Amino acid sequence: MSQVLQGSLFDQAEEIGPGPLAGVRRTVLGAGAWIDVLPGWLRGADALYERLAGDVPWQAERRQMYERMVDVPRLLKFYGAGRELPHPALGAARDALSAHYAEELGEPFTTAGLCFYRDGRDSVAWHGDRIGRGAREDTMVAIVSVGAPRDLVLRPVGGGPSVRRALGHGDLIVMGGSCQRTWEHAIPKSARAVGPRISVQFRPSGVR
Ligand SMILES: O=C(O)CCC(=O)C(=O)O
Ligand SMILES: [Fe+2]
Repeated sequence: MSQVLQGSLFDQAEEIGPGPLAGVRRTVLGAGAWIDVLPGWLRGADALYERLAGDVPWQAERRQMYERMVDVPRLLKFYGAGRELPHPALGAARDALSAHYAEELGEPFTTAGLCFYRDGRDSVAWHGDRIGRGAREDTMVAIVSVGAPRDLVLRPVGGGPSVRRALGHGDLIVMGGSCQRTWEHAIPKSARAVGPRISVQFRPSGVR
C-alpha cells in the first residue's frame, strides 16, 4: 500500500478507479428532475485526492460581478473533449458513466470540469449548468467527489424545499432530466472547519 493511503480511515483500497454502478439510487426531485447517488463509488479516493491536488495545474480565476472583478472562490481546471485527463481513473470513471447512462442520455460524457474547494470559504453560488444546451434540453451532469465531504444543496427554481447531500471520499451524484433548468444547485460556504474537497464534473459536449 502506498504511503499516502496509510492512516486513512475512509478508504483503504489499493487500486484507484470506479466500482460497479449497480448500486446507484435515484431520487425523483419533481418537475422532471432527478438525482442518482452512489456513495463511495470511486475506490482509492483518498489517494486520488492527493494526486489531483498535487498534479492538476489549478487556476485561480477572477470574474466580473456587476462593476467589480472578484476572485472565484475555488480553483478550477477544465478538460475539453479529447483532452488527456490528469489521472487514468478519471477516464475510467467517465467511460463507465457513459456506458451506464448510454440509453437514457443518448450520448457520452466528454468533458471534465475540476473544482478545488480549499476550505469552507470556497463555494459555488446557486446556479444551474445553463451556459450550453442544459438551458433548453434535458441532460446529465455527473459529479465525483474526493477529499473531505461538502454539502451539495439543490432547490427548485421558484422556491420549495431543498435537498442536501454530503459528497466526498469517492461519492457519485448525477443530476439528470430537467435538473439544470428546473432546479439550482450550490456548494454553500461552511463556517465549520472543513477539509479540502475536489469535484470532477463530467458533462456531454455542449453542456456547461
Ligand atoms: O463541486 C461540485 O460538486 C459542484 C460544482 C458545480 O456545480 C459546477 O461546477 O457547475
Ligand atoms: Fe453546477
